[in-house]
Amino acid sequence: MQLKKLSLQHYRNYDEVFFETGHMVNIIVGPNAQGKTNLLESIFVLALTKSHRTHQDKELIQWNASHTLLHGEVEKKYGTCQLDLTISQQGKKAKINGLEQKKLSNFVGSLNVVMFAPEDLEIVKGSPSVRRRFLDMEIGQVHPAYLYDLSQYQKILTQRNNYLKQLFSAKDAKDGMLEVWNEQLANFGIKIIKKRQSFIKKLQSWAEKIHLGITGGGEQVRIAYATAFDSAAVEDETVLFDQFMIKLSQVKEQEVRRGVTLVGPHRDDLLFYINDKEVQTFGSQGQQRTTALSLKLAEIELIREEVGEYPILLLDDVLSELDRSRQTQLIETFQNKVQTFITTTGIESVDLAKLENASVIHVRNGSLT
Ligand SMILES: Nc1ncnc2c1ncn2[C@@H]1O[C@H](COP(=O)(O)OP(=O)(O)OP(=O)(O)O)[C@@H](O)[C@H]1O
Repeated sequence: MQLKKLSLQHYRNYDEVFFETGHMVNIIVGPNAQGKTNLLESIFVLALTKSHRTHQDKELIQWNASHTLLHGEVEKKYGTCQLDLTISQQGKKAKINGLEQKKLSNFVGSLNVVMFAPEDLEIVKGSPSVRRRFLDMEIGQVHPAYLYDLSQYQKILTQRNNYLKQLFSAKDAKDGMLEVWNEQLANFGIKIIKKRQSFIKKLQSWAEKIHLGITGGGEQVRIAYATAFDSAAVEDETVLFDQFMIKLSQVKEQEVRRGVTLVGPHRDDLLFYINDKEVQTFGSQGQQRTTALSLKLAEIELIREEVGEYPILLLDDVLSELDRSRQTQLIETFQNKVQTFITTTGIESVDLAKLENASVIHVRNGSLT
């Protein structure tokens, strides 16, 4: 797929901007703090309705404005679609071809993107919550129903945690409702675990091939889902449900004491290994960075497999971290099949002679030339 047009109104430091984005390689150049990342972020937000760098939607609205409006024209295999997303203090509204979507999860997936930014190193090095967020966002853009299950799970989790706190504060309260919350939690929890598990399996098979290529066959990467449930249980929904219920009953007293739910996908993690050594603990900075890159490149192939066409690749300030030959290799790998947007402070670092169908966009203080 290709983003053909993009317009923004009151988005971060962009007052009003429109540009045609029909080239396969789009290089966004400008000094620091001019709006390069903001531009890439807006494409990401148009795809996922969420930013990759903040949980606070209101940060996306230009200071002193009441709302921001994003519009994109996306060319896909089977036609063109118009996407509109409005973000205001009251919430978000999304339209596909002018039709308002009741659920945002129906809108997500109309445009598929893969972003690779310096902070992606955190997927390997950071806390489990960063990895869960990565998993949830990536699965959500190819399986929108997953986002619905996830939001239901989170609602139940909050209500169950409140109930646990009530049980603790009213010492002789009856815990009759706990069984009901447990069942509901397990019902949605197993859907999430199963989806994550199958996504990781597919991601693993692509990442392994790509990583072997990047490292000249020297390093084998493995991705594993870390969950409290054993792998046999994850294969079978009934066994998984039973295990979920048993584990909840085992930790009941601890949960009441602490007022939090201790079992479920909200506590799971993603682990990375290179040649069977855990990357987070034993990997060098370079190995951690290459693992993050392989993961992102694997995602591109996985989206193509699931959706039937390549997503758009957003490379934020990553060229400076690669030497010239790796940069060119990276861009050349995708230049004729994946539409790519790249930010850089210096165009001289990119070997333009090697690029076909490329356009250069200059950004200065929220204006494009
Ligand atoms: N909500 C907002 N309203 C107005 N301006 C904003 C808003 N949020 C961020 N900005 C401005 O956007 C600018 C930063 O833009 P951006 O992060 O895209 O920089 P950049 O060009 O990618 O720079 P670098 O090369 O340093 O990463 C800053 O000047 C910041 O003040």
